[in-house]
Amino acid sequence: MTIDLVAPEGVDVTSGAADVLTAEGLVKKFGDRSVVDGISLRVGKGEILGFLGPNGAGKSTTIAMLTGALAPDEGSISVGGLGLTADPIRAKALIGVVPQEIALYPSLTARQNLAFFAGAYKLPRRLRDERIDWALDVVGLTDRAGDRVSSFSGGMQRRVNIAAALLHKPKLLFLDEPTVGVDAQSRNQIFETVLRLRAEFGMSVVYTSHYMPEVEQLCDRIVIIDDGRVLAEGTQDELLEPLGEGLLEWSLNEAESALLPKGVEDLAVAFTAHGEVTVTAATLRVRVTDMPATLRRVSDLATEHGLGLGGIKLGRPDLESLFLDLTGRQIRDGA
Ligand SMILES: Nc1ncnc2c1ncn2[C@@H]1O[C@H](COP(=O)(O)OP(=O)(O)OP(=O)(O)O)[C@@H](O)[C@H]1O
Repeated sequence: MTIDLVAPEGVDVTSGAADVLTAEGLVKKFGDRSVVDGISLRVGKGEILGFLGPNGAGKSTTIAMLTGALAPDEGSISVGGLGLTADPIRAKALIGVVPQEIALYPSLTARQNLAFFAGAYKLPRRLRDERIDWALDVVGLTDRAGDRVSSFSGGMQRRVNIAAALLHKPKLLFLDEPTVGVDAQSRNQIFETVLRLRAEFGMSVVYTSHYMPEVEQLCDRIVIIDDGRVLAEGTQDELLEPLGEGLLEWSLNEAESALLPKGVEDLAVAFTAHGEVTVTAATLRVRVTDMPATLRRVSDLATEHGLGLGGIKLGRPDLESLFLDLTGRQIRDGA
């Protein structure tokens, strides 16, 4: 069965609320376990929302619900003011989904693949050529339109996949790890595509990625989830503000640890007045409130105990460190 995925002309997501998507209290259980446990989120018009979480946090399950592929056990989702449960066909017509897997016919050209999708999505015939040309242009593949997809790099195939999701000009595009296994040129092109879709059409994007620099570069707002719940939400500045002025990480090697009666724990005591301190194995981390004062302290301690400075890293707070702070895990664990 095919569904009609032509965005309904009558639905104006620019009027009324500025949010193109709102989800309230989403719950999904598999057996007794709530894999998604009360997630609420919104996506503004023209907003690029980073949706992050460690492996198994519940991202895919949440996105499956937001795109209408999986029914929530509890909660509600509205797209462009249309209830995804009450009015699924018209609501889904406002959404484009780019899955991680490449779903193309390798022996067909890029244009033939897109023509196939245009037909499957019941795009009116009069619009097909124009939309295919437009989508190829947006993903930067106009000059390769007549080439077989089997001759494309993984990144180019991903771009054809993105073009397929754009044919009905959705108001909201879901991109699930779009740059995994993608060459640098296609990665840059994907960024350009996202920014152009926002600039020219006010398209909104939900972007999942394990690459923090990408998220920092592209996303206006970020939602971080773990264990099926929202841990933090906001702009980068809002999220990073509580992390203080900077981060000090000091790892002691075995010989250095032996120079201190209680090893790294002694350092933890020495920095308590300098910010929030955490210790993992032989590494001390301090969210620094006054960097010059902390650096003086480092220097004094190193001189006093004969410690080297090789194990010291200083950094500005970034999403990677925020993520570690919130979840206790690196975002790339097991990725
Ligand atoms: N159909 C299912 N039946 C049972 N458990 C499931 C099912 N789908 C997902 N899960 C479990 O739900 C949890 C969340 O999975 P989900 O795929 O949503 O996480 P994720 O954040 O997308 O992870 P990843 O980054 O690894 O893709 C995992 O523990 C997973 O094993």
